[in-house]
Amino acid sequence: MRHFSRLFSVMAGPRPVVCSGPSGVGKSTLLKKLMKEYEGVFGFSISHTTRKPRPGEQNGIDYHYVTRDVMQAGIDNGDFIESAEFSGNLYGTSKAAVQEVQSKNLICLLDIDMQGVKNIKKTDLNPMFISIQPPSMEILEKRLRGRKTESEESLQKRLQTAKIEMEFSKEPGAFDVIIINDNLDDAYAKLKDALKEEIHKVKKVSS
Ligand SMILES: Nc1nc2c(ncn2[C@@H]2O[C@H](COP(=O)(O)OP(=O)(O)O)[C@@H](O)[C@H]2O)c(=O)[nH]1
Ligand SMILES: Nc1ncnc2c1ncn2[C@@H]1O[C@H](COP(=O)(O)OP(=O)(O)O)[C@@H](O)[C@H]1O
Repeated sequence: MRHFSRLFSVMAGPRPVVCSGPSGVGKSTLLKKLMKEYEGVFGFSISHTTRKPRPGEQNGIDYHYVTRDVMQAGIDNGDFIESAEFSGNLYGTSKAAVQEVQSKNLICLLDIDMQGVKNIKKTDLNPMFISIQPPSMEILEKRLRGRKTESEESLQKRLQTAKIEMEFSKEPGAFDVIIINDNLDDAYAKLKDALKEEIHKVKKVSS
């Protein structure tokens, strides 16, 4: 059975890519850059969340914004590949979100936390795991404050969780690639380099 499901995940399209790292490190910035440069190559797995949209975020584009009741019902119904509580809110990857991207033969990009990384490892998705790390805690805090999206309480919670996420990234085998996002252009170049073979495969099929 396991062989069949593995075969299915291969047939379902190119290998997905998981991007993880502390809040404020620059995951969204890097992934948005990638999707803009490589339109028709990558597709974003749109997660569900119970957190409120930030100014500029759009329902069905950045996240599916739902109530806790709706989300819990979906989880209980088996609609999610993984879900986790992060900083007082629920987040999760629905099966439909990944299927939507894979049905178009795009490389599925997932932006998920450390718990999501651990849980995805137990599934047949078999993605590449990329960790984005800040040059220091001080710089991370500066970026989070500069983004102006968090209350002081939410900011402190995220910084606490960041320490745990940064320790996890050092565990051997936790990630395939670790990128330090110091200078944005350098980090973006490293991200593209890590994905170059997968990008090449998708471009070859679609051209
Ligand atoms: N496990 C899991 N984590 C998610 C999912 N979607 C987003 N996250 C993570 O939840 C955390 C908070 O995300 P968000 O509220 O958008 O804040 P930000 O990371 O500071 O931009 C980040 O670590 C995300 O990677 C998901 O579907 N599953
Ligand atoms: N290399 C970088 N240098 C300076 N600022 C950055 C860099 N990368 C991202 N940022 C800024 O840091 C903040 C957090 O980035 P964001 O992409 O929202 O992080 P995440 O998605 O990991 O929470 C944003 O204001 C973004 O513009």
